[in-house]
Amino acid sequence: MTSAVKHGCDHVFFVGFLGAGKSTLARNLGRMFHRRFVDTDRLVERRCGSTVTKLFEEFGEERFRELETAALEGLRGERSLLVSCGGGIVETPRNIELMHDMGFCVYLDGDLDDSLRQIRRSDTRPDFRSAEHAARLLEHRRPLYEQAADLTVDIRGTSFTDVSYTVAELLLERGLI
Ligand SMILES: Nc1ncnc2c1ncn2[C@@H]1O[C@H](COP(=O)(O)OP(=O)(O)OP(=O)(O)O)[C@@H](O)[C@H]1O
Ligand SMILES: O=C(O)C1=C[C@@H](O)[C@@H](O)[C@H](O)C1
Ligand SMILES: [Mg+2]
Repeated sequence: MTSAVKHGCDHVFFVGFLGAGKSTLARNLGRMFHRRFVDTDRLVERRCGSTVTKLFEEFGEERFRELETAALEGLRGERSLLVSCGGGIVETPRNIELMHDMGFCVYLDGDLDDSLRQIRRSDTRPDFRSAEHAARLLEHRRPLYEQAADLTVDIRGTSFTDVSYTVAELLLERGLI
């Protein structure tokens, strides 16, 4: 048990803009340290038996955000998870509180162009409309990611593999993994 354990929870949350590499990082660290990893978008999909895209289309973003918060709440009973979060998780102030309450939050602070390149093959993303919209969204979200972050990692110009090793080291140093 480390001093970072809060309310019996010791999860590590990864936040950042779309395509930053949150899911890849959680998966890589999970394999390296034999820790379970989950993704909030997949948790919502599993709970609802639907896809994020369909949920946005059928019920709108507001309902999706409620479901996202419910999925986060659902992690209270679990231990030691690596959690990759939906890119918009910080839009809901309660989610920032929940992450602080349940563990440690890492912000992957990346370059917008890298994000856009990394998602270019995804054609079903309700969060992506245009490069201009993405730039505005990142400007709006950066302070929210910073508010959520216990640790900010500058991932500009860094390969997915190097990000995994860097973050592994930073978490090990803090006794969080
Ligand atoms: N090792 C890698 N080398 C190059 N590209 C990769 C690598 N791993 C992932 N990618 C690409 O980068 C994209 C984004 O990575 P990832 O899904 O981990 O980001 P994310 O932050 O979880 O994105 P999302 O906003 O979709 O949840 C992947 O869809 C994939 O196309
Ligand atoms: O950035 C966002 O607003 C989103 C990101 C995705 O992970 C999904 O959570 C959904 O498409 C919304
Ligand atoms: Mg992801």
